[in-house]
Amino acid sequence: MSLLEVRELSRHFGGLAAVNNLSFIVDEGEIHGLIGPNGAGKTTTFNVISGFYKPTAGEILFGGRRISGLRPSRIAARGVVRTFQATTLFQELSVFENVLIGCHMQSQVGPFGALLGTSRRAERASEVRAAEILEFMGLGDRRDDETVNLPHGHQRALGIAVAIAAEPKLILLDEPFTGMNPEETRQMMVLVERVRSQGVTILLVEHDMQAVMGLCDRITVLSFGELLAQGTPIEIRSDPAVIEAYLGTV
Ligand SMILES: Nc1ncnc2c1ncn2[C@@H]1O[C@H](COP(=O)(O)OP(=O)(O)OP(=O)(O)O)[C@@H](O)[C@H]1O
Repeated sequence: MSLLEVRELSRHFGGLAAVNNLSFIVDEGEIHGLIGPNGAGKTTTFNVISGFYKPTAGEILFGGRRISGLRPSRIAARGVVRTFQATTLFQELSVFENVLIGCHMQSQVGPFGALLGTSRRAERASEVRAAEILEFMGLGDRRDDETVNLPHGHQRALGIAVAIAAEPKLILLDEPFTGMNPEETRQMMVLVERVRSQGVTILLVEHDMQAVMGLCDRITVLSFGELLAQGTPIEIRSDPAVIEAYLGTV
């Protein structure tokens, strides 16, 4: 069943068509890759799906309802949460505090919460959930570390942990494997698969083809803002147009 539907999407910057008439579907429960050469329009597509940019034309449906044009916070509230290429963590806070902030933002207590005592209960529930998420992401023994001291691979895992705190139905992962050594890549692949096993659908922008081919059920390939190919990893790997436009260069 389709969860995300991108319909004839275009996003122009002045005279440049960063994304042009792009359509693709992400099914519920799948890991879907979005790949292509530098400048192909992957990040722009992410930015439109998550509401940071408005489409020039076309629309995006999530769970059958239109989300294009909504504010990022409204889209996140519907269950679409993204991570960023550059880390957006609070470096001076602990690993646990970063996830706790994410949990708090999810479980916002109304103005009467403090009076009714619900804020303390909500606080406790957030702490329990933050601890569970850290265990789930393999960061349990790092919970009190200052984030700035985490190795690169753990910082990336923490970025995903913060996204999970928002209780997403769909996570948009923006190049989570960048700068990783082979062991970190292997561990991150296990984590991404683990997130999916919890019923979270994943849309993955990534240049690491080992990770993309190993993880994705289906892949959408962009070139110059347009759809170049769509298919399973086996189909994409052997597609002459994809090899010429992209795979031959990575
Ligand atoms: N805010 C912007 N203003 C003007 N042009 C932009 C803007 N954002 C992206 N572009 C242009 O749109 C095109 C697509 O860029 P985009 O970042 O979406 O590509 P990408 O596939 O994510 O590339 P990469 O793999 O390098 O991250 C590029 O030509 C880029 O220069």
